[in-house]
Amino acid sequence: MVQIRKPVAVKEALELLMAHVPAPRAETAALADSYGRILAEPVVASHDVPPFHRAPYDGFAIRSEDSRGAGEHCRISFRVVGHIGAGQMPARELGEGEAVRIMTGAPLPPNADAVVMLEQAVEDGQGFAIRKPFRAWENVSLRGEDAKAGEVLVEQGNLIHPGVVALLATFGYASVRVARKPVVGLMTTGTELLQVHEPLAPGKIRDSNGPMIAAQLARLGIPSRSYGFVRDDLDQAFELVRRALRETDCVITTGGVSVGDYDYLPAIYERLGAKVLFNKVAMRPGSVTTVAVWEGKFLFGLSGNPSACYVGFEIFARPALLRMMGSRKPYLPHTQAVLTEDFTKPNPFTRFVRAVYRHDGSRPTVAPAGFNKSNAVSSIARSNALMVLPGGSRGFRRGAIVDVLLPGTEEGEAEWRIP
Ligand SMILES: Nc1nc2c(c(=O)[nH]1)N[C@H]1C(S)=C(S)[C@@H](COP(=O)(O)OP(=O)(O)OC[C@H]3O[C@@H](n4cnc5c(N)ncnc54)[C@H](O)[C@@H]3O)O[C@H]1N2
Ligand code: MOO
Repeated sequence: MVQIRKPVAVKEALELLMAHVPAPRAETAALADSYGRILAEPVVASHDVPPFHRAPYDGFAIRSEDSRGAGEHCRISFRVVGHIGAGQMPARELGEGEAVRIMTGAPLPPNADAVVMLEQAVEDGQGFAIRKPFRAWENVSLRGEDAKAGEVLVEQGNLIHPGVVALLATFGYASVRVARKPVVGLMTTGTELLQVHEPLAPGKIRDSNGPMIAAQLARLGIPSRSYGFVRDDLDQAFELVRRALRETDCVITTGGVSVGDYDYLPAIYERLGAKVLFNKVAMRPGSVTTVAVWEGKFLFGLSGNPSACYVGFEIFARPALLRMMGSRKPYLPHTQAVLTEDFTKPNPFTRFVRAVYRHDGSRPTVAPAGFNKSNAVSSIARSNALMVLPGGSRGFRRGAIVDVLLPGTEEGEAEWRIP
């Protein structure tokens, strides 16, 4: 008998899902392996940066007081009493009228407080002259101007991108605490499915969801383990899901969650004794997205329809997995843009339209990426964004401002605030 399912709002479904996310676990990664991971500890400045007053230019270090009164018609001369290259230490303090030749990155002598750039010096035999006075600390990189000892520079939960790697190296983090990556088991269901290398046959299609989800996971830096195909056989499907659950932290399936004769996932959840958080969401596509929990592990039952599968992953699996990794930004980057063509379909439920987002003109724009059914695969490939149209709205005219989510970028101004 067909089970009548009560749809939950996207916001409600997400809140329920996020409330079940297990606490993040940390591990140690070598600095060289840290790129792309999520920080499980803050990056704290263990010393000032720069650690000493230094020359930002090649030139001469002087005492600014000795330059007082210098002008175009009143040159002041300095005697050069030494040379400091980067990595070297000054030999002594400067006396009155003395200077040292100094290279970019080298520490200033203790009582020097200005640097005359080579271009600002008129050099002669033993020294040079200046034609203007120098203020205290002119042309000096001050100790601690970039970062102060003890300062928290990057909070935990942030992604380690190349700039963060540079900071970790600056402070001597040879290794860093990062979030442990969940291992995700992947399974596709359907007797109609062929593997990528198989020739097309009557009634069959190639599995595109399996490789697509693996790529969506890879985009988050999360490894996946493929458990291949579940044919439309309940016992075999049950055993495979159970094995995957034992061997991984989370299992994602596609297909078999609707109400058809071979949609076995609901029966599998029941046999496992898994708690189904929701199995119908008031959204298009992806209304059949199902999430269940078994012994603290998530089972994501994504739709078999490719566009619905893609959206179900980005809206639900992504934030749950990122939150498991302690991410501070689990939701998709969000922005707004001007719709460049009419979208007249009414939206009884929240609609996520695969779309093309551009910001090459004066204002960011967005347009549907083409064939917009939940079984479409071409529009996912063409899209770089998801346009969010709220449930209950009646169609949008060209020129309307709409919400846009940006999978696969760090570009959005903020995270999506679930309406
Ligand atoms: N009587 C009803 N029928 C359907 C309903 C409903 O409410 N009542 N919901 C529809 C909606 S909405 C969706 S979405 C689909 C969801 O179905 P399933 O998630 O159970 O997926 P399947 O039936 O297995 O497959 C749907 C479709 O997708 C193709 N598919 C499946 N797996 C893959 C794959 N790995 N790669 C590419 N394509 C795949 C499959 O061949 C089907 O065409 O149910 C509606 N029906
Ligand atoms: O879940 Mo279906 O994708 O709404 O089309």
